[in-house]
Amino acid sequence: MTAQKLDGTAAAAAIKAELTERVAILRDRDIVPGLATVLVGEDPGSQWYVAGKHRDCAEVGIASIKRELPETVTQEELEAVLDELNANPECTGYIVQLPLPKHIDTDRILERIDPDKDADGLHPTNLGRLVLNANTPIASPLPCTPRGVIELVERNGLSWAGKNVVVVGRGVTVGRPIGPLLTRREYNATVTLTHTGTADLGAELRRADVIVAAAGVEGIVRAEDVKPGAIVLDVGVSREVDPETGKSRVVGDVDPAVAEVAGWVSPNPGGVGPMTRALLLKNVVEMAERQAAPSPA
Ligand SMILES: Nc1nc(=O)c2c([nH]1)NC[C@@H]1CN(c3ccc(C(=O)N[C@@H](CCC(=O)O)C(=O)O)cc3)C=[N+]21
Repeated sequence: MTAQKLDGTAAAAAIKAELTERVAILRDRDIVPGLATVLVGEDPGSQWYVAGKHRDCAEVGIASIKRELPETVTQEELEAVLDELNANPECTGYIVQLPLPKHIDTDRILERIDPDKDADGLHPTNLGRLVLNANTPIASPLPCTPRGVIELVERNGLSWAGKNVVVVGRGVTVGRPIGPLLTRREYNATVTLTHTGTADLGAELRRADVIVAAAGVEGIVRAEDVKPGAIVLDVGVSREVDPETGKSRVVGDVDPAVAEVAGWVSPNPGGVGPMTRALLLKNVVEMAERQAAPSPA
């Protein structure tokens, strides 16, 4: 048996087509959504991701704004850039590319972002609203990767309702926020959050209807630990240098042999990555729509 593919590139293209129409409607009203990116330092991976976000923006008609700062930027200088973007009406949403250099206090930076412009949905206020269920229907940005995982499954005709979901990894961008989202009534999943302290990861995985692998540990989900027919989402983005070609490539959290057991697998690359990018655009369009028509108090 070979698993069916959860094609993130195709689902992201469908989302982008929908967003292109919504951006056109906004532009007809002279409202131009604008995404800014703040990039610190010269890490080639980060530069590549940020460039991709600007390409995506161009595709759907979102304006893009770039702020590039040297590795040596101080906390105060970086905060001044955020203050400028918070006040800049052309910027409807922005992201600070992570990770930041060690001398920068990342938590303080993330708190400095105007929650209404937080395109990543990672501001404490927005994570708090997520837990409080204060944003259904969506009235504040939600984290992009959890949203991307959810849409990738739904756009393949699958439902979350009643599923036993096992999440691997307790990171702030995926593992931690996806539980509060998936347990909302609109999805109705039952979620187990596992991590490096979990006593028997294999036992947890073997009873999962859906596995969300977001640990950043190559091959942590093995074929023998996957229930036949399960849905497996590979969120991991470790990088590895291929010893033969010398080129760097993405290696996921899911062992390729899982495709022989699972019912559905998201490829990596081509699965959750493109969805994260598409949902970032969706956050920006939604923020621009809200900023254009503030909800009644
Ligand atoms: N503030 C912030 N927000 C982020 O969302 C954020 C971040 N910082 N720092 C780094 C991680 C990583 N991330 C990815 C997004 C898309 C792909 C993606 O589209 N990957 C493609 C290509 C992979 C490749 O070949 O390199 C794919 O999966 O098909 C990957 C990784 C967003 N991140």
